[in-house]
Amino acid sequence: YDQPSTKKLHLGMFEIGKALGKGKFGRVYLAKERSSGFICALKVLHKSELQQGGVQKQVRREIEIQSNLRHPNVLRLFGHFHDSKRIFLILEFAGKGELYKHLRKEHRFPEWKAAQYIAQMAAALKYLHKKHVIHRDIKPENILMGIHGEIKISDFGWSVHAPNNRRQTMCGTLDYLPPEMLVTGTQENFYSEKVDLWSLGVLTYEFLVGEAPFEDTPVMTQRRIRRGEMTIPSFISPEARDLIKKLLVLDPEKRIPLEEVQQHPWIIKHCMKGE
Ligand SMILES: Cn1ncc2ncnc(NCCc3cnc(NC(=O)Nc4cccc(C(F)(F)F)c4)s3)c21
Repeated sequence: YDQPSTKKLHLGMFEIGKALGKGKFGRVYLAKERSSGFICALKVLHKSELQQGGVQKQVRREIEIQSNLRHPNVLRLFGHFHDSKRIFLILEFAGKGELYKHLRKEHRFPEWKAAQYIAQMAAALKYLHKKHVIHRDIKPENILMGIHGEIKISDFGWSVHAPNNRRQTMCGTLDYLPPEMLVTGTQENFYSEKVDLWSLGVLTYEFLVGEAPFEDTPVMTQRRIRRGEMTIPSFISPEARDLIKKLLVLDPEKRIPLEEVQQHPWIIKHCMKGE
């Protein structure tokens, strides 16, 4: 597939199909680029809402960061354009939609499936971190699935270049926040790519258990995250338990690196090539 011609992108170039979902800041539609027949997903963002949310610069950063990313487990952002009221993101279409819907339907994933997803996430995060990009918002809602069941990290609206001590008011669930990002007094806390390792641990737990490890009321969730207070159910295999405990470590420097995640016995056991 070659890039759409460099001539000016505009809405008329696309035939708009069904709505694929709606986020906090706009809807996403299936779309076909008329001249090439290329199928994509078109996310429509209303400038007024972005202004109200004070997030315009984040969208610009997302476009800048994601346009340079090429990895099978990272959703492509092919381009963008805008009219007087809206910004349009031209995204790769993920044929099997949102991973969290599959997770909710199945309640939890069998260990072989969870391990394959975590292996793909580790490969994607390794790629991002090599480019000094921290995603910062790894959670089931931000993971999509391609037609072959491969997973794709998406929505880089909260991603930044490392290292970064910018504190953003995070909206949405606290479940995935690492302790170092929770407001801890006044000292300026720098955080690094290691925040994505914590979230990978939370994701592994949620894939296997069907709920997040620190899920509770907002106040209690923050307290349990800060103290690393979680229990791993007995039906979780010792290998999976070992990986979760090596990722959900309060001290960011002590979380196991992505290379070790990829070589972990739980991953190796379920992801032998050709299995
Ligand atoms: C549901 N679905 N099913 C199939 C499918 N295929 C592709 N895409 C889908 N959905 C869209 C997934 C997204 C990818 N990138 C996004 N980016 C974003 O939404 N950015 C963004 C917006 C507003 C505000 C901010 C900010 F600044 F506040 F952070 C950032 S959303 C699909």
